[in-house]
Amino acid sequence: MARYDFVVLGSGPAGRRAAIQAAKLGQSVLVIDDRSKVGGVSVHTGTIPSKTLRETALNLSGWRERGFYGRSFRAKENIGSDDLAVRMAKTFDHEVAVLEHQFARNGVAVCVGRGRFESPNSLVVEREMAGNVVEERIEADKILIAVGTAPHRPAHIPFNGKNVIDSDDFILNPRLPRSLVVVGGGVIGVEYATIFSVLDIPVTLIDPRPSLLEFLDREVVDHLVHLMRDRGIGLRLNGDVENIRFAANGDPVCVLTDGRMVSGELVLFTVGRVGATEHLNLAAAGLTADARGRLEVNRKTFQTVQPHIYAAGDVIGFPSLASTSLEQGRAAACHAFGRPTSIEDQSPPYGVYSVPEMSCVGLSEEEARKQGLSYECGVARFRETSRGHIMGMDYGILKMICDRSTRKLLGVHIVGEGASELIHIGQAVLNLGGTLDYFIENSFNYPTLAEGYKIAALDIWNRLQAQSGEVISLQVGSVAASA
Ligand SMILES: Cc1cc2nc3c(=O)[nH]c(=O)nc-3n(C[C@H](O)[C@H](O)[C@H](O)COP(=O)(O)OP(=O)(O)OC[C@H]3O[C@@H](n4cnc5c(N)ncnc54)[C@H](O)[C@@H]3O)c2cc1C
Ligand SMILES: NC(=O)c1ccc[n+]([C@@H]2O[C@H](COP(=O)([O-])OP(=O)(O)OC[C@H]3O[C@@H](n4cnc5c(N)ncnc54)[C@H](O)[C@@H]3O)[C@@H](O)[C@H]2O)c1
Repeated sequence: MARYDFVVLGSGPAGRRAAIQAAKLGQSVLVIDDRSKVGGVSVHTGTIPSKTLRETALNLSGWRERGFYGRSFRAKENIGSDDLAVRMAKTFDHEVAVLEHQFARNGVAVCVGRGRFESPNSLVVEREMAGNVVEERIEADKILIAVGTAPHRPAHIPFNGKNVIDSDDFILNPRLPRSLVVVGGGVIGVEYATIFSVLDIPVTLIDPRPSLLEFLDREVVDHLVHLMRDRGIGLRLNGDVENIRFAANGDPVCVLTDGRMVSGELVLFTVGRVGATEHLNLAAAGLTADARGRLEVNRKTFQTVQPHIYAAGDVIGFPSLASTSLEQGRAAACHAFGRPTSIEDQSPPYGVYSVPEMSCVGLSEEEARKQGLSYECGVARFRETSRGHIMGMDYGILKMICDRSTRKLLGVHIVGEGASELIHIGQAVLNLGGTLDYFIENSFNYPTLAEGYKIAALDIWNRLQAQSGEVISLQVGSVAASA
């Protein structure tokens, strides 16, 4: 029986980062994944293909130029499904090649097959060989479960892989429908709804909640919702799909519990995902998953109740991002091999790749209020920055929240072009305990959208001075809190 120091189930962001980290620490490592190529959901049906689709839609539609040349501007006429598929295939090949090379040069062994526990320290891998299923047994000192998730498919919905599909189905067979109904206004739903609308496809988005993306700052989400409505995206909030009928021409019709009906050529379900733990035979390892297939871990060490078995990535639930999964995987491997980290003490950024994109770090205004903090907010509008003028940008805001007495940065929320990159400036200042003073007392490149930080900081500073009636002196030169 083969034996490894570290066996990783799943080659998505958590698994890949953990495997390479453990190999760098001198351990023998095996990664098992049940897909024919490495990369996990992230590379096959999640982050990478959906962001490639977005980039393709923005480039071919000429979206970024429409502020200048008008809404009818097109970079390419007659965009077709092939345009989407070609670019996705190229990105996929590149991502897989890079990852395979990383594994190879770090001496990480890779096995294609479905793993399951046989005991707390041994696994069985089912592999297909020449049409037969063969089983291989593997022993491991430490194990990481990084098997990710699969789309949640409500039992009463007639998924058929053709015109009622989930987001994995879509990526495996990308196409441009004449009209689209997206069910589920979470991150995936909002991203796809806005991406398809860029391609001039009529979109309706249905969600049972009264508002979208409740974990984000309301002002920022309201800005996005305004832009979505302005582009003609239909929002059916407080809407739960009771069933789906098919019209005489075969198009699906969603019937909502309150009697509303919404039809389109394609219905895309994005109503959350469930942990892929079903086939792991967790009982043999003394583990159990919750009703949504997720595993509980110590959020500092990523150990399950079995100290030598770790879990990381989407299988442990919120925040379920590739970005956080990568770090959780690294933290798990570091802990397993004697190099503990402290990632739980840092505020991670969240990026939503809607059109326009949104990103945030730290507290939203609603959270600051709930915590009873004395705070002040400042807002910069991209259309008031020179870079915004040059880019023809008539939308987008950067909102900053800071503590009124210490001036410590509490949160940054951005909607607009470049939000997912710009956020890292705020993230650095926030996680280093910095204050408003940093943004005011430092020069920024000009013209840039990052100038928005300075504008928002000045907005707060002006308010603070108006409220106190005094000139507030700033602390120059340091990112550290001035209080
Ligand atoms: C449409 C979409 C868009 C997204 N966009 C973003 C984004 O823009 N930014 C972001 O940060 N995150 C994004 N995410 C989330 C991101 O993809 C996930 O957070 C990330 O993939 C989770 O990584 P993971 O390590 O948990 O494993 P996953 O990427 O889920 O991979 C797990 C792998 O394990 C395999 N596996 C499962 N069971 C077994 C088994 N028994 N044996 C062997 N292998 C097994 C699976 O087949 C899979 O290959 C998106 C997700 C989706 C669906
Ligand atoms: N940019 C990113 O970082 C990114 C992008 C895409 C996905 N992801 C991750 O992927 C995961 C899955 O995303 P998701 O959007 O599917 O899940 P989600 O849990 O974020 O959202 C699900 C949405 O579906 C709605 N919903 C639930 N049941 C419904 C029903 N019966 N009918 C209609 N709507 C219903 C919910 O109200 C919710 O708004 C998330 O955890 C997310 O963090 C991240």
